[in-house]
Amino acid sequence: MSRFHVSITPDPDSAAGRPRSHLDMPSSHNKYSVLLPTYNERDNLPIITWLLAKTFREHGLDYEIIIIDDNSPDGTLEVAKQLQRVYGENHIVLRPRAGKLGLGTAYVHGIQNATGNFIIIMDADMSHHPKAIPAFIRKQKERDYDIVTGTRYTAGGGVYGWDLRRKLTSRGANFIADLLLSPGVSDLTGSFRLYKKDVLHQIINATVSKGYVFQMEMMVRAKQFNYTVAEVPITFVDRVYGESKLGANEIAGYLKGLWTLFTSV
Ligand SMILES: Nc1nc2c(ncn2[C@@H]2O[C@H](COP(=O)(O)OP(=O)(O)O[C@H]3O[C@H](CO)[C@@H](O)[C@H](O)[C@@H]3O)[C@@H](O)[C@H]2O)c(=O)[nH]1
Ligand SMILES: [Mg+2]
Repeated sequence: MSRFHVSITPDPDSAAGRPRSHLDMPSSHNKYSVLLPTYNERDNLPIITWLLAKTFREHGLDYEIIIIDDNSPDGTLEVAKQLQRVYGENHIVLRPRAGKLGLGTAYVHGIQNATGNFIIIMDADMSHHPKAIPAFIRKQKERDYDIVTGTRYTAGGGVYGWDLRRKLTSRGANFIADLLLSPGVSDLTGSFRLYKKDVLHQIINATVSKGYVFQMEMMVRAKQFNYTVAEVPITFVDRVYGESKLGANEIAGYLKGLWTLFTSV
């Protein structure tokens, strides 16, 4: 029987009334490394950092935030350095790169020095809210899942603030990947995910994509390796500050990557 198993939690906030400390496991020695890729996120970074620190602190969880900035012209790295002074080098780790080298390779770069046994991948622009993280962790513990992925496209999830064109792009990207590759996950292009570090390492080593298509390929590889994947509904709210970096190049890269996977996997 395949170990690939998808389970859906009806409501990510349903656990809100439970005991807070260590997410019900007082003796837990888990550490969570959050990978935050940034490109021109100067205005968002302090807010997301504050909310992440608050979430982990309130639940008594050990964490680090790894910021992978690609030499953003808006001075994001300077802001990150200030945050490091405030929160400490044990909580904020800087892994800058010389230029904009793409989202997929940013994760590969970020994971290299991660000290947590779990890795959380999310956007830095507040579209992924840190308050959902406890639901990811609880879900992971339910059956010791290898991966927990946030989904916008199931009951309880959703997208707010996108225009029709962007909604169709996202739905289309998911539909065509599901049609061709059937990885069995309802949101293939979303990037709010929790991985066991060893699992992420193995999947990353097998992954060839460099840009946004990376997220989708990761789920295809997870299926290939028979890892267990659980889903948690999330609400994606479009950014307030700054702009999306998803352009025509990324869409073309997605289609190319999809075709490569279809013909090789
Ligand atoms: N370091 C680095 N960071 C990057 C790069 N490109 C984007 N980022 C960062 O990656 C995060 C997501 O980028 P956005 O530009 O905000 O993406 P979006 O349009 O909101 O993307 C949504 O759709 C994507 C494709 O479906 C999803 O992958 C993403 O999670 C989200 O749902 C942000 O923190 C952004 O700063 C890059 O080349 N380098
Ligand atoms: Mg965004």
